[in-house]
Amino acid sequence: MAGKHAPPAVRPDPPHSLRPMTDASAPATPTTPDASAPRLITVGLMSGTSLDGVDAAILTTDGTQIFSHGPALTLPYSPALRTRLRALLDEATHCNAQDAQVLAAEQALTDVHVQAVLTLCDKAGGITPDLIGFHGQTILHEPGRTWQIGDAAQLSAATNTPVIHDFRSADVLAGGEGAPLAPLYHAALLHGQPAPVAVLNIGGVANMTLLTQSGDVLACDTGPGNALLDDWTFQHTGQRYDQDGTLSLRGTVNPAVLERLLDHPFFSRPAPKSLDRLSFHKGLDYLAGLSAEDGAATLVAFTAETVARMPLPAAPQAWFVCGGGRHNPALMAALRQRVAGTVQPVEALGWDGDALEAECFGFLAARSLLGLPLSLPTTTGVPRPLTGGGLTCGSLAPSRFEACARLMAHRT
Ligand SMILES: Nc1ncnc2c1ncn2[C@@H]1O[C@H](COP(=O)(O)OP(=O)(O)OP(=O)(O)O)[C@@H](O)[C@H]1O
Ligand SMILES: CC(=O)N[C@H]1[C@@H]2OC[C@@H](O2)[C@@H](O)[C@@H]1O[C@H](C)C(=O)O
Repeated sequence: MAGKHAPPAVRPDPPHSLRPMTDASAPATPTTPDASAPRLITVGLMSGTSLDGVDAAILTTDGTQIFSHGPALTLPYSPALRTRLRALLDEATHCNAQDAQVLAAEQALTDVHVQAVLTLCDKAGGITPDLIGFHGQTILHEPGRTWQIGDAAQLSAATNTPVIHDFRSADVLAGGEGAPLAPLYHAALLHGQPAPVAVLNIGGVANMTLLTQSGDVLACDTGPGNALLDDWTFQHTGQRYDQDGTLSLRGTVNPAVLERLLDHPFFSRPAPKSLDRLSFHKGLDYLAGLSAEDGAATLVAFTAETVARMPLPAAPQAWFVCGGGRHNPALMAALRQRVAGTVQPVEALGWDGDALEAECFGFLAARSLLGLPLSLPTTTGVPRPLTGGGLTCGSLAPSRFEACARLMAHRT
């Protein structure tokens, strides 16, 4: 969690199943505006499972409507930080928050986030945001536990801005998966689009949101995104990822290996469900003996096939794809072959597919400040719509603290 020394959240019970929302008291989509809600200039920060760097984006929102978005930027991790975080992912189950290696990674990570906020605010003309949404770096996510590192108090002090962090713990503690959290942002963006319609995020892990004709928001992680392909590409070429699909486009899918990869218990579990970056890692062993190209083509097919095989109550007539995977033509072609409905990058709707997750955490920060739900039974399996996130603002200058107190008065 993005708060220093906080232990990983522990979830008491296992999950639920994919179903439309039946609780009429719970709003299915976050699209009913509250005229008295303040318009907040937020900075959202997301460092995803690909370990490529920090995405930062400005979003003006009242937690329901999106008034404007951009600019945005990505601050890449240094190779040293990437290596340190990658090692931490492998060891996180045996670590606690005070271990020297965790604290060292957390400090380096916080420094990058501070730099990202300051650079972005400068790029936006020297603005001072009302609020920062700081996701932190996930180093562990498994049933009952989720752990994001990053020092929210330090970020708040360095930017003189209130910070919302630790977005996933409340959901996990209430019995939810803690992920995905992007669906309410996807739903807000999709407002007015012909349904059923889906947003598919292909990052290290892939997740989707389905907005149905009746306005229900259904979501889950679908399976691997790019993480396995990144690792395979690195092993075989020394490149961090299969840029523009050059490797996978030259390969042939191995159907036997693909079926073996698909024979993973995650795919027979009902949704909502979520994944860790390393959930399918052992699958790389099944590719032993394949050429670099055929292995890459098979992993692309694995990602696309798991999306296509998701049991959905209604087939989306359009899929809008965000995250780095949409830059891979092999992956986009594999999706188009397998799903009914059109498949387009989210830029077709005028959205920024590289900044979307960062924007999401600005949106969720505003919702957290206002006490609005971040997750629903149909998105994480949480028993009821639930808010979450922690507010850190203790070291703000007095004038900023007063502004923050005024905002808190809007909390429902
Ligand atoms: N030009 C490209 N060609 C092919 N793949 C690309 C390209 N650009 C980015 N990618 C892929 O996108 C990945 C980064 O995606 P993204 O930034 O969405 O991940 P993330 O935000 O870390 O993940 P998550 O959504 O799981 O948190 C890279 O690791 C790479 O696999
Ligand atoms: C635990 C965690 O960090 N999960 C990420 C990851 O990356 C993609 C997928 O797995 C998604 O579940 C989630 O991120 C997005 C932003 C989410 O919560 O919607």
